[in-house]
Amino acid sequence: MKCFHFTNGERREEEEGVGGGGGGSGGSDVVSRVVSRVSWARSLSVASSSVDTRRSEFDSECNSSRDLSDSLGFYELLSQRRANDLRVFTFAELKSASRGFSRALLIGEGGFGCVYRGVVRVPDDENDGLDSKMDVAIKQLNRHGFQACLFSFLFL
Ligand SMILES: Nc1ncnc2c1ncn2[C@@H]1O[C@H](COP(=O)(O)OP(=O)(O)OP(=O)(O)O)[C@@H](O)[C@H]1O
Repeated sequence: MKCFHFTNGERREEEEGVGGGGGGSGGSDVVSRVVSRVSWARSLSVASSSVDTRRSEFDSECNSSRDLSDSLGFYELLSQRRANDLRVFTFAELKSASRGFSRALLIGEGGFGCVYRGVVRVPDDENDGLDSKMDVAIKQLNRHGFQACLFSFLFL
């Protein structure tokens, strides 16, 4: 199970000042900015149509994962996302990115759900922060079909 896909070797830099950079930060004293678009894509993104009601389900599924050995809960990750420059996608965004979880974009299936090819827009540091498109893998968790994870960039 790869609810969260973290990899080694991310390049980050710390910068002082009021947050206003990519990833939706704002008002923080210290922000961590991901300087590599690839690194950005490797960061965690999670979406749920109903965070509150699904939290316990999500926590129990993800905390059982060996990949998540530090046992961070869903809200803990969300609260840290600014410091890590993580981006949270809405369920609607991931649904749209995969064209409604189209069967035509299905690229695999695991025990926790199907994986779809998708395209998201990401801030591109090499293009003055303007958005560019990135191919990603999106998993729709199969408990009730109302959760989805964008858990890594696409390997094809
Ligand atoms: N980043 C990716 N790029 C391309 N294909 C992917 C990617 N991630 C997953 N897939 C495809 O989706 C399939 C299922 O991946 P997944 O990570 O869900 O497998 P799993 O770890 O066995 O699942 P689970 O943990 O739910 O049992 C993979 O075998 C692969 O074909």
